[in-house]
Amino acid sequence: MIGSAGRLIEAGVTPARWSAPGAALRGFLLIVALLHPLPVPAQDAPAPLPTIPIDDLTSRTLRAPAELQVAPGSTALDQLPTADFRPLTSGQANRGITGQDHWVRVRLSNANGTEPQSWVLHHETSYLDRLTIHYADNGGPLQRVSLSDRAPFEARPVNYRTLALPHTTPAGGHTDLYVHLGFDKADSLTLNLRLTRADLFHDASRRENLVYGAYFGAMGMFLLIAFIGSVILRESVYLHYAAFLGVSMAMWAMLNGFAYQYLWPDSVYWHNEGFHIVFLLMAITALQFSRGFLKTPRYFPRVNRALVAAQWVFAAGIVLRLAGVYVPVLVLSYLGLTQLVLLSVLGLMAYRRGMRYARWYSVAWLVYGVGLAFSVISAGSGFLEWGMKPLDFAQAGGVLESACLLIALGERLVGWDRARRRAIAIANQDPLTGLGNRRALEEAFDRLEERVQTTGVPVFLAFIDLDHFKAINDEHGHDAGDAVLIHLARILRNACRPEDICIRYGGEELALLLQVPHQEQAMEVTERIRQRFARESTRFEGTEIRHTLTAGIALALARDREPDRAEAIRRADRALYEGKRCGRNRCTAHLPEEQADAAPSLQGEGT
Ligand SMILES: Nc1nc2c(ncn2[C@@H]2O[C@H](COP(=O)(O)OP(=O)(O)OP(=O)(O)O)[C@@H](O)[C@H]2O)c(=O)[nH]1
Repeated sequence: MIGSAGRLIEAGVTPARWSAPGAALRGFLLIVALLHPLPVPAQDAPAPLPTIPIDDLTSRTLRAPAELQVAPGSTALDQLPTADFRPLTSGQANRGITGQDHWVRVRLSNANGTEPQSWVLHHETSYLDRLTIHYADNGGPLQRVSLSDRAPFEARPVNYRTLALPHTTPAGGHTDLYVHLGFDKADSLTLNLRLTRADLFHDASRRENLVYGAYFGAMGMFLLIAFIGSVILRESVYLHYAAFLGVSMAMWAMLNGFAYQYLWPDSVYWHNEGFHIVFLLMAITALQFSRGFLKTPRYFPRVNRALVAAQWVFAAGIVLRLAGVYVPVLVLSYLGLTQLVLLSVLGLMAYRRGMRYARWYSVAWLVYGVGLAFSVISAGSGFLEWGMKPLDFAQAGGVLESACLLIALGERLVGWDRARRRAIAIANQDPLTGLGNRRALEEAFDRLEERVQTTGVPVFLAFIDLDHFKAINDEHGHDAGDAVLIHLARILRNACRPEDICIRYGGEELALLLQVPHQEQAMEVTERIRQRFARESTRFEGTEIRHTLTAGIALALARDREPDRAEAIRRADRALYEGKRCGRNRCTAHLPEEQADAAPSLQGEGT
């Protein structure tokens, strides 16, 4: 190519001259055409270079009047003047997967500019094997700069994540550009050559770094949360999510060109060959995460088998790529990335099977799909300028998707916590009366112990036992006995404050934990219950069952930690026994030994 350009310059054929057809010849042909009715044969004369004024340049994508020529093979520079160039429209810009050579030509005119115009010509996507720019100022000899992402990063004239060339067009002059783009191996090519005023280019580059930095910051935070989750919860699904995030970040770092700029500037191999491997890794980790998250082996065994098979196919793709196979792996990797959208359907299926948290999972893949669709539509329709912008949509979709997946993981955890609490509540509940059981009493003691220490208000324990309950069972049947217990539980609940603890201690024995400043108040509550239970008989299958209860009350928790728990239970039990002994249907408070000796512990005698 250098040879062609050299020959061209030696022969004095500069691009400016190709664009200046002979006016005399044109005039002659016009006269012949007017005089002669026969059609004029096609001209081989070089077309004038299309011109874009750049004297008030900010930033623009090179489009028509810039022209494009697609060559089936390679076109030499000296063939360009007569080559078949067409306007480079947005619709023409996305070339799909191609191995063809592409030329773009244009004249940048600073004819009206009183100052030289410095600009940077850069390609929007980071993956481009060859970007050769031939340029000439004011019709001078053509210069050539070869940029390639197959060269080490430091060989670039500008420290920028994509291929870029800085240049200055003289005041009142112009620069002719012949840009040659292509891949050594076929890949998806976009013709987004962007021309930006030099000072704006550096500002834009700083802004881009901020935006992409925010992306990597957010993803890094998700990754950290996932990693901490995996350590704390010891659940592989968090690790798989972390792996998926890590691979996504690597993929976008590569697509954006940051990986080559900052991570592996010397590794030409990875910058070029790593793309499809990372695409496939992303598909593999996404499926691995999905299988664990939705428990597909258990709930969707057939789907699970398909997912495992897909993972193996993608893994085989990686091996093939490492072995040098290209096009089939390229297609497979694109297929893998686009098919991930289908995971939203799997999420929906899981949601319909009762996995509430699967809805966020489903939304996540839908968002991913929307980002992807945006890219594909803009690539195919010219609806948006193709280049990094649609890719940015896909990337934004990716970060939103990752956030949704994190929410899904959180919701799954909350669901588990709810289920765990429900299980604990069930384990602590008496199924007949709905009151807490003996386990709940132990927990209540623990809770109240703390409250007593902070508030200083003591807690009293009341043991409540039905009188002659055996007789009720014997006379009316066991179900009637159950109805009586349920009736008593309802009275207990109604008489107590929400913070009081009502327990079925066992059999026909119930317990209350009341945090009140004085024993008399505990007695009052228990006495109210006793009276009401004696007053309100239980109706069972048309029969009125009359009943009474006996209660024993003792101090259970005090700030000085006296008595201990077992002693408190013993004391309440002793008071209850005392009540039974004295004729039942009464509330009896436990009194300290010295008072007990002096006075009977009987209180609130039955009515
Ligand atoms: N229906 C019913 N009866 C129960 C339940 N749990 C224990 N019982 C009965 O409660 C009765 C308790 O009888 P006892 O311990 O002799 O006491 P009591 O008849 O109430 O006599 P005192 O306590 O001395 O007044 C037994 O017949 C048990 O079968 C239950 O869940 N439902």
